Amino acid sequence: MLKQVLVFTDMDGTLLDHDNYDYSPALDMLNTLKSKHFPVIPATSKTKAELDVLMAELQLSGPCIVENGAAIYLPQHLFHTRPEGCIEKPGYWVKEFVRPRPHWLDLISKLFSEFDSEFLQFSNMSNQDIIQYTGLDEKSARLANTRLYSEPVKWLGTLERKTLFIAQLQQLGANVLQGGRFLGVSGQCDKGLALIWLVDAYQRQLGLRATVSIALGDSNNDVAMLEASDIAVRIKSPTHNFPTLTRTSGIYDSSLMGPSGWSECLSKILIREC
Ligand SMILES: O=C(O)[C@@H](COP(=O)(O)O)O[C@H]1O[C@H](CO)[C@@H](O)[C@H](O)[C@H]1O
Repeated sequence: MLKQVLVFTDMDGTLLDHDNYDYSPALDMLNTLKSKHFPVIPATSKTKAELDVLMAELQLSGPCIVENGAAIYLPQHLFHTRPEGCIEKPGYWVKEFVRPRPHWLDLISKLFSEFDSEFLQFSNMSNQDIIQYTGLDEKSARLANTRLYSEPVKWLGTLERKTLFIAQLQQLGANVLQGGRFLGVSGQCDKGLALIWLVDAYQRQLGLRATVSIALGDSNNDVAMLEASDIAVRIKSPTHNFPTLTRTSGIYDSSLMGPSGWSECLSKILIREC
């Protein structure tokens, strides 16, 4: 039986270049995947508003996983009936895994006095600050701050203090995930849980019993997704080592960075495994 391939991809540092967010080296492979009807599903710490722009540019019209797995958006043109546990938003079924952003802001505020001046967070940063720390353009930076479920934190202190900060947030009930630039503070969600939920939704609703999931990522916030997928692709980063995995098989490591490594590994996988 032919298997339906589902490609789950991180954005920054993976499909997009870490520094300038360029995706042009991936365009040929995106077209190849489209011609094979293999959905490319962004799984990112970005917001839905950021993805709306990027997915339109990339001509992707399927589901997406936003804010580090905090929510999944399933287009109603693809999933005709409401999947269990989803709410409805215009044009989408939405599976939410965590409480809204204000809850996590409130929780972070409990650590202000102890960690004063050791971190910055999006909700207290000007758009100019976000541009400075991300290199995003003015509009993209604004869209990055339209968060519904999570808060990015820029850590400024020592590694030791960062470990303590994360431990205290965890004690308060948060989950903290390290992205390429920021710590993502939210609830008990990650890109791996979201991948598992979405593969199940594909199998139930679209009758795709035999699926092969490929996950591509470069950072620690991608680990859960790289562990949960059938095939894991680690993309080389200019700023950090490959994320550490416990799985020992079905792993591809790119030799090129960002979108070039993305295309490099998917070419090999399409030849060998699909
Ligand atoms: O934490 C980070 O470094 C990145 C990680 O994004 P990915 O999960 O790698 O797509 O996400 C944050 O910064 C981006 C800009 O560099 C913003 O676009 C995202 O909204 C923000 O969560």
